[in-house]
Amino acid sequence: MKIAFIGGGNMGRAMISAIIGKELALPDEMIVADVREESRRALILELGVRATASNVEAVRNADVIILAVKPQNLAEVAADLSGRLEPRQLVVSIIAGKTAKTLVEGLKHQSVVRVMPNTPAMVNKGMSVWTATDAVNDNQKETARRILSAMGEELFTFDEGDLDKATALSGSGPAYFFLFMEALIEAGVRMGFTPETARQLTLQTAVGSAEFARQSGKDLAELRKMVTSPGGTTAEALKVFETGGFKELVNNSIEAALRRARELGS
Ligand SMILES: NC(=O)C1=CN([C@@H]2O[C@H](COP(=O)(O)OP(=O)(O)OC[C@H]3O[C@@H](n4cnc5c(N)ncnc54)[C@H](O)[C@@H]3O)[C@@H](O)[C@H]2O)C=CC1
Ligand SMILES: O=C(O)[C@@H]1CCC=N1
Repeated sequence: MKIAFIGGGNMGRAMISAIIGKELALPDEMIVADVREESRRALILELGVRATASNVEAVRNADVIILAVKPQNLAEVAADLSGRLEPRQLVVSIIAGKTAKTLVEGLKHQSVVRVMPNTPAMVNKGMSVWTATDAVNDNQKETARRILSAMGEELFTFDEGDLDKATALSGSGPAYFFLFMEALIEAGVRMGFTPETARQLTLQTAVGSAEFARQSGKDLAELRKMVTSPGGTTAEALKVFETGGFKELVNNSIEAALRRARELGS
């Protein structure tokens, strides 16, 4: 399978690493177009893929073309590629907010898969939510599924509205968990732990809690109650979260992300 990437930044690299790791394509079957020379050099040296400054050159002979530029760069990419793609080629866009309709019209190309992945794809623990235009055939859907599975879990939806919602929840989500973990580490350091110890305690607790929730399949509230002894330490902490309006704060944050995802698309 020949894969072209337009944009070789954080997410582009995560996808390339996953594809190489799962041997879906050899490094020299992948070509990345990136405007930054430094970025191209790193891609060649670190991942062994080919790199070019030309978007047009990158898509030549590609079976799959992955768009991994920022939303504000889509217009220039579309200007380069519009009308130049062959009907058999599959375009996969991970660009936040940009709708399948915008992509089809901008590229003058019918077969488009729109995906919202996330950065844990770097370690094969990603979550990707995706949809496809009617022109995408079953083989192409299978190809998309294989690429996304290489990065972690994938979930197909017929409702494109889910993509903006997924952007707010799982696409941006790693940043929310990182922020929470940063706060826990800072609190740990304030109590007197070294930063290393505070980090170890925090990360293992995060990984352990997620894995426990997944493996037990239990309701999260039930798992929370298992930790919360009446009159104990957890109850004291949770009271402070509640008084501070924690759930409402989280909900407002997600709503802000959703609004922004929709704005990016308009
Ligand atoms: N970072 C994240 O957590 C996630 C990002 N996304 C989406 O993925 C896309 C890429 O995000 P990142 O990788 O974080 O951004 P990034 O800034 O790390 O990478 C974008 C790359 O595109 C290159 N580029 C800019 N203009 C170009 C052009 N005209 N032609 C070719 N290359 C060009 C840049 O030099 C850069 O290397 C965005 O649209 C974002 O919405 C989606 C899910 C998660
Ligand atoms: O912040 C952003 O716009 C992108 C989309 C999801 C994660 N990063």
